[in-house]
Amino acid sequence: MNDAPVLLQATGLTKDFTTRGDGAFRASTTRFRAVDDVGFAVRAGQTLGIVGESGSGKSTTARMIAKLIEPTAGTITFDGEDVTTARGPALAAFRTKVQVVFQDPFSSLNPRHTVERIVSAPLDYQGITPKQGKRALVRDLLDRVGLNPDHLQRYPRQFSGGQAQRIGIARALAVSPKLVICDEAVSALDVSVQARIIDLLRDLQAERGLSYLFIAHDLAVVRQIAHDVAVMHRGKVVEQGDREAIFDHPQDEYTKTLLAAVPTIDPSWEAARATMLEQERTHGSAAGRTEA
Ligand SMILES: Nc1ncnc2c1ncn2[C@@H]1O[C@H](COP(=O)(O)OP(=O)(O)OP(=O)(O)O)[C@@H](O)[C@H]1O
Repeated sequence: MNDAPVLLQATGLTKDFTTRGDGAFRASTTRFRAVDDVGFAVRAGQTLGIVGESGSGKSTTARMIAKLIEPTAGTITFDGEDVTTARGPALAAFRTKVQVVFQDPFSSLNPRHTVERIVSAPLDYQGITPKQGKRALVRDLLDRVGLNPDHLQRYPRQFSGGQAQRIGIARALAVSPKLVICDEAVSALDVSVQARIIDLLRDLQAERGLSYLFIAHDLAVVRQIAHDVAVMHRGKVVEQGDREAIFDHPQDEYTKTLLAAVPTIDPSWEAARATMLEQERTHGSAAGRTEA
């Protein structure tokens, strides 16, 4: 049984969007429920995976949890406090505890800013001066995510996709958050790069006690990182439970259909991947520096 304390609780989360018609129908509006009465818990130091096909409401849920958009209804409790309508100082405090890593690093990292400016932006935004100084912290973070700390004056386009996503992770870590929302954070990357980034996220979780809300349409990816899984379909959570329950004993027909579409992982491939990652670790060649 999972008895880790709950860090974030979402209850009855609902989001309606209003869209305006085109041409002769410009005056008419349509209300559309993208997320419908969704509830889940993210536990301290653990990962909740949210899976579902495109359009199921995953990103809208993530954006509500990150407080980038307001829910139409429902509550979000973080660390025992209701943050649903947090504003001003309460919202600023929330933003130091919850950070987001987005899908496409090249559109979420400002191309005109150096890596140093990008990674330290959350500190500047919050007016936080780290004990060791900003530059030293940025260097430490770059090193920790597998990038060369001497590259802090480079620009995002000088990095590969996997490396750029590492910059996004370093930025998320700058304010020492408790929860990182990964919204399709590895979906745009090649499978081998994905595996390394997931490995990094898992190591960071073990070191820092981080919690993740990990959004992905790819169940094979979620299986590698999630402790608990919520399956979304047409705006609703149709099934949730711990990883084994969802993957080994799915109850819902939609979950079964999703699982049936996942290619089976070849155990020899898994073993080869584990050996490759172990060799990189022992020979000290930070994965990020070898990514194409
Ligand atoms: N700002 C918006 N205005 C109107 N409709 C929206 C808006 N944002 C999302 N939607 C709609 O809400 C539904 C859920 O979208 P959402 O992006 O949350 O799904 P998703 O599961 O994350 O899928 P994807 O991975 O394709 O983004 C979709 O039908 C989408 O078109």
